[in-house]
Amino acid sequence: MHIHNLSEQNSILNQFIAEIRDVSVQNDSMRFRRNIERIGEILGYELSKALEFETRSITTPLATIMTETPKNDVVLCSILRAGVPLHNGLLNYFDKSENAFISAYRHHLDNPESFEIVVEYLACPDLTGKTLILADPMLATGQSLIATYKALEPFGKPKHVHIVAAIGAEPGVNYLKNNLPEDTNLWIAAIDKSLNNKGYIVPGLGDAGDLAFGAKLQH
Ligand SMILES: O=P(O)(O)OC[C@H]1O[C@H](OP(=O)(O)OP(=O)(O)O)[C@H](O)[C@@H]1O
Ligand SMILES: O=c1cc[nH]c(=O)[nH]1
Ligand SMILES: [Mg+2]
Repeated sequence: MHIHNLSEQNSILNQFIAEIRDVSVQNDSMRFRRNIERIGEILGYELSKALEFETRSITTPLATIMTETPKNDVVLCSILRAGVPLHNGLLNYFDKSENAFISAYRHHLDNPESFEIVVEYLACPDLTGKTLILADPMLATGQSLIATYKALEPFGKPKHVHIVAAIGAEPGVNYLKNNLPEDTNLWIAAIDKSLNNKGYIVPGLGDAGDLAFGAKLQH
């Protein structure tokens, strides 16, 4: 897997990551969602440099010019709920993309430390030969992303796979490395060291879905 860790170079992205982590800013859920969206825009811009381009002729009012533009073969897939603002950020730039949505949530078994990933909802176009971008702001254990990748297999084999995440943890990044094709690209804004015993990224930011959309009852 090719890891593009954008925190290796300082940029305005640091500001948005700092704000989503900061408890004194997290009470503003609109800012939280918008920051996740902005992170999606920036990661999308970086990712665009690795897309396939094709030459097109564009006619201006004065002449024609040959221009390189990305092939319109992107399918954006995000994981509900926390993936929604990241999806919107990517869609702001890949506005001609096809879209897929999947629900993957942690179902806690007998104690809060053990859980399985349950996939319930999946809407997806044909992926054959396309560029698949899988987006989820949090890459903790990596189980949700791998469960999603597997659930998408019946929809066709994409030509390229990109993963987009805001914050990851080293164990989750390693899990992806071991379970995805070698030519997969990961575009990520920060990689933290560890997970706690409930599978939360430390220092991380807490629960991204709740911060974006409010607390939910456990079921
Ligand atoms: O890498 P993992 O260990 O699988 O954890 C990451 C998952 O956890 C979060 O979703 P969550 O289950 O909290 O659902 P939510 O978006 O509805 O809050 C996050 O958005 C990922 O999907
Ligand atoms: O740290 C984490 C891990 C999973 N999901 C989150 O929202 N945060
Ligand atoms: Mg959550």
